[in-house]
Amino acid sequence: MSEAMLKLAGVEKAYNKGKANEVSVLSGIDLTIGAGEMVALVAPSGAGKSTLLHIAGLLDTADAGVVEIGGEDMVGRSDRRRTITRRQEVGFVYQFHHLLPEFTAEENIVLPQLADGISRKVAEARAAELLSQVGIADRAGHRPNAMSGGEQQRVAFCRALANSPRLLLADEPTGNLDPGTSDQVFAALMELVRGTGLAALIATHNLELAARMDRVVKLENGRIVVG
Ligand SMILES: Nc1ncnc2c1ncn2[C@@H]1O[C@H](COP(=O)(O)OP(=O)(O)OP(=O)(O)O)[C@@H](O)[C@H]1O
Repeated sequence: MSEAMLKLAGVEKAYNKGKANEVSVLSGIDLTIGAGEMVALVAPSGAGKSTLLHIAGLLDTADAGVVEIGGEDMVGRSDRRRTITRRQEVGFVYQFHHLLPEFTAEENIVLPQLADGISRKVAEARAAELLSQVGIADRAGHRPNAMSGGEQQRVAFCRALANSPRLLLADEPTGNLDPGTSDQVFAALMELVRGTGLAALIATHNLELAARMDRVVKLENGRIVVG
């Protein structure tokens, strides 16, 4: 495999740990994703998919195990260090776009770049390039509520990739769209990811979409099994 961008080994997570209502969700997750690799994560509802994505994306911490991003051990790092790595290395896409409603498509892609110290000129050029790659350059000046669900989600992909992360984590990124739109939008996401060589872990219930990725893994009983 090429350079490991995400490595999880022996990752465990329980909620309400040590209490009577303890829920063990992850009980020894082993998963490595290389640069340029797209992996589908298939899991029954409630299996712990969001928990896994949050730990991989440094939004939550594991109770035990190894979490490495780009070869860097993230366990025990300070919140500040984890936030920096998350902002520089990880892009997130959710089922619902979470775009800022009062800003245009372009501004939604520009703002996270400005927050990272990128100049407005460079950020705008990057936004234009990304919007064009997903086929909606002509929607740059539209606010989210003036766009279709599929267009909104394309903008969310562009925003996730705006800071050129090396790891993309997506939680049902087309789960909110009708099947035809979902296929098209998913194809746009795959093309975008392929063009960058980043590592991607994409949770989906759609087995046809999952089969288009390089590898399918299943989350069952707190562990990863090969699809
Ligand atoms: N903060 C919490 N406190 C207690 N239990 C929790 C908490 N968050 C999640 N859980 C439980 O952990 C389990 C896994 O939750 P998670 O959200 O990771 O599942 P999921 O696979 O993403 O589900 P879905 O596909 O339905 O979104 C569920 O049983 C859930 O009820």
